[in-house]
Amino acid sequence: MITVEEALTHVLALVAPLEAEPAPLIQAAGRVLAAPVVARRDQPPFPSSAMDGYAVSAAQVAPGDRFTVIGESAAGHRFAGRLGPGEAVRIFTGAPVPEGGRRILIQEDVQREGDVITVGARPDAAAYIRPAGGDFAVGHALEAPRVLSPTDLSLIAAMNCPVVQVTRRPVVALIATGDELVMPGETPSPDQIIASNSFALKALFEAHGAEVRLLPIARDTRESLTTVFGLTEGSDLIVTTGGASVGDHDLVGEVAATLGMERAFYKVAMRPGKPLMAGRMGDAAMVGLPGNPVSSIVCARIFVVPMLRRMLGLPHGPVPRKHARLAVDIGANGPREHYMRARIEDGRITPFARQDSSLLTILASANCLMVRAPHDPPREAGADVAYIPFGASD
Ligand SMILES: Nc1nc2c(c(=O)[nH]1)N[C@H]1C(S)=C(S)[C@@H](COP(=O)(O)OP(=O)(O)OC[C@H]3O[C@@H](n4cnc5c(N)ncnc54)[C@H](O)[C@@H]3O)O[C@H]1N2
Ligand code: MOO
Repeated sequence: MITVEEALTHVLALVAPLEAEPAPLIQAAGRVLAAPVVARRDQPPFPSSAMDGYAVSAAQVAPGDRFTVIGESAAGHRFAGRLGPGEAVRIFTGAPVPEGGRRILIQEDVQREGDVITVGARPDAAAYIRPAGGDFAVGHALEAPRVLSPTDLSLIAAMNCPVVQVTRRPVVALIATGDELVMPGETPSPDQIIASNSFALKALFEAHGAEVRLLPIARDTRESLTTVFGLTEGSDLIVTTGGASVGDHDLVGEVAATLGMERAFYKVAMRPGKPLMAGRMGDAAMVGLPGNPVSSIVCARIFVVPMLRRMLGLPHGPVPRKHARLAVDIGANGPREHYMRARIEDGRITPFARQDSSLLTILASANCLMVRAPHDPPREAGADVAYIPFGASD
């Protein structure tokens, strides 16, 4: 059995960064920017008013000062002339400041009678002029790679770039295997259960930028597995769950090998997740996840998400770990690196007592995975331990 670190190195070597493609800005949320976006104009492109009021050429004003209103500058419609001493231009938020304008008197600070305004008792000292290029100037770059956030999209739009280069989404073919599985809503026979793994995996992979094709459940026969593997054409990554262990009906590895899978490894010193396999199959990478629900989800997080990140051109090292203090005493760990479902609260971490890899309720109650090295000795409450956040938003 290889270590988790070795297995991660292997799976990352099975994939390569994907090519870029253009995406209209309106469809670019959450995509990975593949090339820098460079501003085509200054923003604002002209000195503009930050308030509704009057532009004047005086830098300082005093109560009682009077100005004659000679015109108007509205957003989208500038005042064409120039401001001289004693003159004011009615101006609105976002409008170009007329030539010669040095400050904006907000309308609350003046009284207007006809074409004359008089400064009130305590005029605001601020100039309320946004300089040209004050937000960004021509040539300002939003660097790649980055996952495009809602705010990024507005910034790119303001830069006047309607189309961006993004990394193509990795296409993942997802296959659940097992005679015991039926889809939610179907009527299981007394010996059957509901196929649940694919739902977490599809959501997890999509949250990390993949396009997921959910293929039909493959039965525990060579024929059925061969048929469903045949449906993976065009995918970048094939992910199976189940049928990975050593039982008579665990046929995934054998059938994949018959179909040309070049195996990189089988079995990892990890709990849950021991019977993990990976390799190349035709044009795609292939990862065979164990069938136990928690094993499949934890392995997907630890191995498949970094593979997706590599394909997307994002940093893709091991899932970052944090540290916290144990809230309880724990016994020695076994020979496998243990990813324990746990809860961290107020900086103190408590692993659940039940860690069987079939228990989805425990995973749903956890907000992190506490990581223990192989053969880690018993630890007392207060000891420093590593963990990976793994909850609703991870
Ligand atoms: N003699 C040994 N037996 C087992 C070993 C071993 O080393 N020696 N390893 C155990 C470990 S660890 C794991 S993990 C499991 C993994 O086995 P498989 O990958 O072959 O998975 P299955 O046997 O097909 O299923 C395991 C379990 O999970 C349920 N399952 C499968 N797919 C789904 C799904 N899509 N949704 C919900 N539940 C699913 C399945 O019904 C089984 O209960 O092997 C151990 N055995
Ligand atoms: O490794 Mo299995 O995933 O322990 O249940």
